[in-house]
Amino acid sequence: MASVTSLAATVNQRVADALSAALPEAGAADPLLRRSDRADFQANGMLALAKKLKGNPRELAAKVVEGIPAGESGAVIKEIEVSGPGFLNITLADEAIIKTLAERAADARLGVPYAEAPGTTVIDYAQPNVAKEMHVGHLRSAVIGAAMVEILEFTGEKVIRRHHIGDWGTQFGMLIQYLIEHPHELDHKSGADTEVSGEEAMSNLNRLYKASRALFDSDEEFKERARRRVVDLQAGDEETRALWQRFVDESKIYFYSVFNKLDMEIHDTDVVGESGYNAMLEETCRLLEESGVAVRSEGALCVFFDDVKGPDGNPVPLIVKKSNGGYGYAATDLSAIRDRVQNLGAQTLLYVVDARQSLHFKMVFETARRAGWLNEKTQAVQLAFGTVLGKDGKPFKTREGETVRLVDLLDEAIERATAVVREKNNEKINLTAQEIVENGAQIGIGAVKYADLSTSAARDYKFDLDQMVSLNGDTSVYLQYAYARIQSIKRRAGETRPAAHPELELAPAERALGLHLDGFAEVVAEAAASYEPHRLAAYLYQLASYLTTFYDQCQVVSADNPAEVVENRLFLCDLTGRTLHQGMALLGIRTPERL
Ligand SMILES: NC(=[NH2+])NCCC[C@H](N)C(=O)O
Repeated sequence: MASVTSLAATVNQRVADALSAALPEAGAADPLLRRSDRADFQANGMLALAKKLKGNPRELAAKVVEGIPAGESGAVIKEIEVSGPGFLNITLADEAIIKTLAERAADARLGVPYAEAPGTTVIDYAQPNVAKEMHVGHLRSAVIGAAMVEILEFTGEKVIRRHHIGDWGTQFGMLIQYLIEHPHELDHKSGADTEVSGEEAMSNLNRLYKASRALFDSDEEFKERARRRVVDLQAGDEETRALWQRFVDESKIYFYSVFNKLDMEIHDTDVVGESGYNAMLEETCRLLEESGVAVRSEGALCVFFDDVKGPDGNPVPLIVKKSNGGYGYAATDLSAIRDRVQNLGAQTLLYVVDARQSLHFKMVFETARRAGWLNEKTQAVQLAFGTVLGKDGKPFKTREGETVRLVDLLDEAIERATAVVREKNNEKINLTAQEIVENGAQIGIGAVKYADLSTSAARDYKFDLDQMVSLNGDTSVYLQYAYARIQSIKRRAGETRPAAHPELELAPAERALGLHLDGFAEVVAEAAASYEPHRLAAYLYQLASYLTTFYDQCQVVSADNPAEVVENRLFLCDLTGRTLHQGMALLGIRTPERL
């Protein structure tokens, strides 16, 4: 169906038209329409405009008012008046609110339009490192990236996912060599016929990593054998490659088990790690050198930037090829850009990566621009996220000072959420033991995701499980309970179905809820354009808050209400529920039907 024009857009257009009629020299001036608590909307644009054109703002505002039909039957605007130094206070007709919402409700997409000119975006997110434990930084990348995938796809963008896992580098020499010398270290205790748990895979890898590192640091001869193993790996020696593959496969078992716990779908074909660009590295460097973008400096191939200098004032280059001939992280990322733009056809490259890598990406993007791999038609953006802090505000560590294992955190979140669900369960809700477990997982994982997505990604955030699973405040649990409550009301309504009744007069809490519901499409578009899922989270939290006020002030299912009022209120509840469900789905969070 055709997209629904929001009330805000309609009103904005009316005021803009009246404004340019009243003051032709204003051109296409922005009326600066905002939601307001004095009326439904306030337009502040007349003030700045009158000031600029040396006119009287109240007079200009009065002229605009004259040009807007209000109060007639069928008009969207019921009342418009000049206030203060020259604002316009605008009140909408109840009828218009419900009619617009009914149009939204009739659409499976809730009236959210597709973007006018969708393109192709490659999102680089959820990129842990082989043979290493996943940490909270990897969690952030996965959670924020997955939300951006959903949000962008919902707007019609073609999204290609890339999990740029760390599966290459000199550390594999040591790991592989160790495995050759201790061939059973990766064997599964559980036997070949049972499936290996992510836990077991990781603990094997961990043990092997530590042991090989210790040997590498203490035994010169092993160190030398490990070095030679790196050469074999790079030369494509078959046995060495096969062992490398074992590390990758083993790690994937672990990664996928974590993503699975996170209720996240990761496709193996989207996992294109650093090794996936090996075949391009030489050409990437050659092209950079031939075009003069990169130059030789002390044996290394480097790119220099005027504005990137170290503490000593000397320039810090991006090293694309080391003096020993090895390629690093940068050469891989530059090759990945070429692949993503030239082979995958991306216009946008989005990197969901820790802010601590911002300098790297700044230099990589600039290098790609100089080389012509990025141009006016393509853009590269780092969605840089901050550090996860402990409750004490310090980088997240256990009491013993070790990095916190991601899996332990997730398990604890699920455990706590399950306790909340169990505690709230009663004869009326009557959840089965199975449902308690399912809901506990959906709430626990939702809590972790929401805590991350509800703050601006750029900021550091405190990982505080007590706060995350709290029933009050800006938490996913609060939103999930709001959703479940709607479902319970709908069940209680029995035969009575939701139905829009534009002829009814609305209570203030109904208007506030209705107007907020009407803003869903706009917030989705904003979150997509700015790569800021937290805008959507904030919108959903407000929606749940409006719903709470609405419940407090308006009985839904009640014998005292005329049938139309019950139906209309059920209609508002239903649309709120669908909006919550859709919005939470975009954030990767489930909404259980019964809680
Ligand atoms: N294209 C990229 N460099 N993506 C980010 C990769 C993140 C890296 N594996 C890490 O753990 O820090």
